[in-house]
Amino acid sequence: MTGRNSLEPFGIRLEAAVALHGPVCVGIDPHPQLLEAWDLPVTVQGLRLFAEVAVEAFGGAVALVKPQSAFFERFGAAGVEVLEDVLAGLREMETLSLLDVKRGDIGSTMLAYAQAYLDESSSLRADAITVSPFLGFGSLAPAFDIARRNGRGVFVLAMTSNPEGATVQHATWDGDTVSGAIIEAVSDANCLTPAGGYGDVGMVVGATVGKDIAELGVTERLAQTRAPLLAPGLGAQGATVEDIAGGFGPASHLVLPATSRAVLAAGPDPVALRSALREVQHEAATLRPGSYGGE
Ligand SMILES: O=c1ccn([C@@H]2O[C@H](COP(=O)(O)O)[C@@H](O)[C@H]2O)c(=O)[nH]1
Repeated sequence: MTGRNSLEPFGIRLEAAVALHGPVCVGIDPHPQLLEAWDLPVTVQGLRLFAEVAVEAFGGAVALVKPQSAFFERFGAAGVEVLEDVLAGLREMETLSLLDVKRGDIGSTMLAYAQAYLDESSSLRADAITVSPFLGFGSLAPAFDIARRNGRGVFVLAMTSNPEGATVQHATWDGDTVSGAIIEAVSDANCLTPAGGYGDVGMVVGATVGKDIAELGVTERLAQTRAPLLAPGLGAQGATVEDIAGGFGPASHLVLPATSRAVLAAGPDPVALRSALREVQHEAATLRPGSYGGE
């Protein structure tokens, strides 16, 4: 069972889900081109059908599903309603959700975002969200508080998968890089996590940035954070499981390789979608030997 047991910490729930399904996180990114490829109209009706098939295919089959909020928001309130249904569907199927919404603001506003996505009373609640530390790591405190109180998680952007990210993230300040400082702060946030387990505060470190991890000299620091490392960029952005193993080295066991378009392209047949997912899960099982309990 990977479902929600009242206030069980997110890191523990994630650990159980990864032990059962392996470390892969699959995205639900309803790009207009994918809707068309699935023979669906680029309308909110098309979005709903796409989302329903994705939830049916991925629910109960993977450790973590990551809906990309932007592709729902672009349809306005009706799209957000579909997103709420996706999150509810995943809850029903006892599959952890990570809403990729990349929020970050001054503390008092961050509190409202945290209430929107991490509070048990919200219809938009997910098991975890992505957040941006650009307004200062301390401004994220309300999200950490609400996440912990509700058994939920937060993934902080640290080294993003896009090439432009380096211009900000590799900058140096006070003797450290911005990425290095974020890794340090996340490490501190997870300091009470028992050895071997995931903390409730994760990081986003792209599957594409293996070379940068070595160049910035943060491999060991990453390995010691206890942070689950969401690694988008597998598949459509060109990264492979071998790149992850080579680039993350001793931190590979913390990596949750994330892929969206490469798997979604197998739709609209849910059986084909699930088997595309299985293929990635088999490959990625090498990152966490013995973790994958698939067929
Ligand atoms: O550094 C980052 C952070 C987030 N993403 C998101 O992940 C998916 C990737 O989709 P693919 O189709 O597998 O390329 C998408 O939702 C991004 O917004 C990322 O790519 N990199």
